[in-house]
Amino acid sequence: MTCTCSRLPKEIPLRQAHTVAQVRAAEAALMAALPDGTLMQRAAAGLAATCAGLLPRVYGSRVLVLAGSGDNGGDALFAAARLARRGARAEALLLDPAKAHAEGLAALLAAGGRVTGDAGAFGRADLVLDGIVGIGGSGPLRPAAAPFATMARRGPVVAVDVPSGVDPDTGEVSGPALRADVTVCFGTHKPGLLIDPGAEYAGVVHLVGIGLDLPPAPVAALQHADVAALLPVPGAESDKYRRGVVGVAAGSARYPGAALLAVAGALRGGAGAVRYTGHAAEEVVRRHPEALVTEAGPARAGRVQAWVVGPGGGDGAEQALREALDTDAPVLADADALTELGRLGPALLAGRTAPTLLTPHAGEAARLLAGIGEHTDADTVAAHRLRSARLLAARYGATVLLKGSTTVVADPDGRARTNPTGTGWLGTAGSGDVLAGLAGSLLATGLGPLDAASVAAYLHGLAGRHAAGTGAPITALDIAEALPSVWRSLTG
Ligand SMILES: NC(=O)C1=CN([C@@H]2O[C@H](COP(=O)(O)OP(=O)(O)OC[C@H]3O[C@@H](n4cnc5c(N)ncnc54)[C@H](O)[C@@H]3O)[C@@H](O)[C@H]2O)[C@@H](O)CC1
Ligand SMILES: Nc1ncnc2c1ncn2[C@@H]1O[C@H](COP(=O)(O)OP(=O)(O)O)[C@@H](O)[C@H]1O
Ligand SMILES: [K+]
Repeated sequence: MTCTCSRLPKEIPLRQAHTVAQVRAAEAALMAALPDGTLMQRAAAGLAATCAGLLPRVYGSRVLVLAGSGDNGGDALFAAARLARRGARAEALLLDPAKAHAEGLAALLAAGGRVTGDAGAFGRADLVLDGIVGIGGSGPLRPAAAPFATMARRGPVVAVDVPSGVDPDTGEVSGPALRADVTVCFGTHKPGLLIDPGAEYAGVVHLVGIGLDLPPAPVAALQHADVAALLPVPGAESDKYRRGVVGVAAGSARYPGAALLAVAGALRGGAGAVRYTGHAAEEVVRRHPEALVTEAGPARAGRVQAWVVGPGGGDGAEQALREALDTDAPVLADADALTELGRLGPALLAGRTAPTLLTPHAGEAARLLAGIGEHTDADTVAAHRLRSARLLAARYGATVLLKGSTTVVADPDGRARTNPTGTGWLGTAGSGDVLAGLAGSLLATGLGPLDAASVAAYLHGLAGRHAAGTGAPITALDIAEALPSVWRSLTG
């Protein structure tokens, strides 16, 4: 029996991210119950402590605050005041002097800090605090701050709550933005800190609790312990059928390699057996003697607990997809099966009772979007990852794993996960085929599609890192072969 719910234990802390609207609501509720300024002091104290840890010594260090006109600037000014009281030479560059945060500025001046109008202070500072804009920001840096985006720096830039110029809710960057070495965020992560391109601008993210009472997070990133808790482990009564059988309909005369790679991933994803159907049966069994092979197609291949359809599928992809979708098993559609689905549109999935998981890269996602009348291209999808994945999930009624620099998984119920383990070394031919087999195998063990997809992305990313070691090109098969040691690192 396949469970579509999440098996994630409630007590395990995911890395959670909340929207600006949720943070604002939680802040308002808490502020109403606390003396004025308490939250800002909590934020400033955490921020100052992180900055102090980044400086070889606080006394005598040059700290520059880039202060915008809102409370984000206030946090930065109060933090700089704390550092000034410990002997730092703190200066503030006010981007809109008439609207600078009055109490924060007064605190800085009282602590011995000063105001500067010299933009050259940026390049001389041992540490820069980016308090230009936080969750109140929209769009790229305005002209007064834009030059700092490309200016040479000497010390680390610490973003206050969010790197300025990054959209907090989506991670989208539509113009100049200030790249941070460290981001100190307050109360919760913001989705934009977990999703590229925003994640790349955020650097190392450090969370400072300020006591917010928040609703369930719409976006989360699984951590090591979360994944360990989700991994299917065979019990004493398990046998290969009870562990789940995953069917792989992949490969064609033209692309037999994709079949081998999808099966390689599927064999290491927790299912007890892999049933392969397609034109590469001979090659598959030669390379993977443990696979059960047939050329019959999903309709007549025998019972499985999940189907993987599409890698290297060639001309047979549409037929295989239709047959798999006609079963009552969960179906993962990848590669050529996605091209067919984009051509035929979401109607093809209507009436399914079991979950469907789609695993497009940005180009395939653009084709799926065309299937719902949204004409776009791969670059646009990559720049709007969360929005694209969510739109596809909602319109196809399927879980969508959008691959790329930050892999995003979106569920049709609105929840989303981002994967923290990715590495550019994964961008190697056939890597996606391994991922498809792996995710399908996890589906066959009974994980719901959101968990199966996010655990697969996590394992796949770690396997890529493991295979690449200190840094070396890897093959897709290397990724598959690193999976057992990655499992051991999680279960040990
Ligand atoms: N309200 C509170 O008690 C707390 C607020 N906190 C801080 O307050 C921040 C939010 O403060 P605000 O709501 O005042 O908003 P912000 O300080 O984020 O920004 C608001 C101001 O920036 C301007 N702005 C918007 N987009 C811009 C852009 N692209 N370039 C330049 N300027 C731009 C707006 O015109 C507005 O005046 C959080 O990110 C956090 O740092 C924290 O101190 C926690 C407690
Ligand atoms: N820059 C990157 N950072 C992290 N992961 C990446 C990056 N580029 C590619 N990947 C990952 O590599 C895999 C490539 O899959 P895919 O695009 O389907 O390639 P193929 O069709 O050759 O198998 C995906 O899991 C994707 O998320
Ligand atoms: K900021």
